[in-house]
Amino acid sequence: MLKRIVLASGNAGKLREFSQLFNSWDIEVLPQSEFGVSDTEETGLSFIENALIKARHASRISGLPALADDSGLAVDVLGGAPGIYSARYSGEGATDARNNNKLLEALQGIEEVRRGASFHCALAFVRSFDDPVPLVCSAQWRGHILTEPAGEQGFGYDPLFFVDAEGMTSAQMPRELKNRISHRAQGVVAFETMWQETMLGTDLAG
Ligand SMILES: O=P(O)(O)OP(=O)(O)OP(=O)(O)OC[C@H]1O[C@@H](n2cnc3c(O)ncnc32)[C@H](O)[C@@H]1O
Ligand SMILES: [Mg+2]
Repeated sequence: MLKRIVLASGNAGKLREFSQLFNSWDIEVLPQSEFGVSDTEETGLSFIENALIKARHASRISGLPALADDSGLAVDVLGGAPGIYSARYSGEGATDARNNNKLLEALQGIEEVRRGASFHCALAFVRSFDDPVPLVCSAQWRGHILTEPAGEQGFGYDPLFFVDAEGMTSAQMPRELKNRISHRAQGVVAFETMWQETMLGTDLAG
């Protein structure tokens, strides 16, 4: 039996990263667009709640198990903003460029030591839309926000997110490096551990 799960995301940057993150997995992970799943309203108040909403929605429409990622950037001095609103920070018709500009404006005049921030990633997996025991995990990645963008890789806030341990922004990292250390990479490692502990021997995991 072919083991397939739906990846409940419409974000091209995330989908690209997941295709690399899951490429050694023996389960086929297919984007929700292949099943006609469109975005749903993210009405939760936490990354975890939104990840669950997206996973349940994709599973309901596709009839398959689904995995969702809800992620975002939390800036210390902004009280954790934009947080769960990262994708819509600059309002209606938000783009990565407008979100980044709004963030730079919000941090204008703030010195480097006070520009600490974390990327958060919550992953939620459901076997069916009404799964009462979803697999849920989350991870964080620490950095600080630059005063101007640097780097062309990645997506979203990557050009402003400077990782001190690497001496570069996540948009300056080769794809393979970001995919080894990012919030999403750490989340996937945690998820795979949970998967092995709970799913092995079930129909889905073989
Ligand atoms: O909900 P889906 O369909 O997955 O796509 P989305 O872009 O709306 O995704 P989120 O709701 O999880 O919002 C996450 C936002 O946080 C930012 N973000 C998350 N992970 C990031 C990363 O690895 N690098 C840069 N920005 C990231 C980026 O702006 C995303 O749009
Ligand atoms: Mg979203």
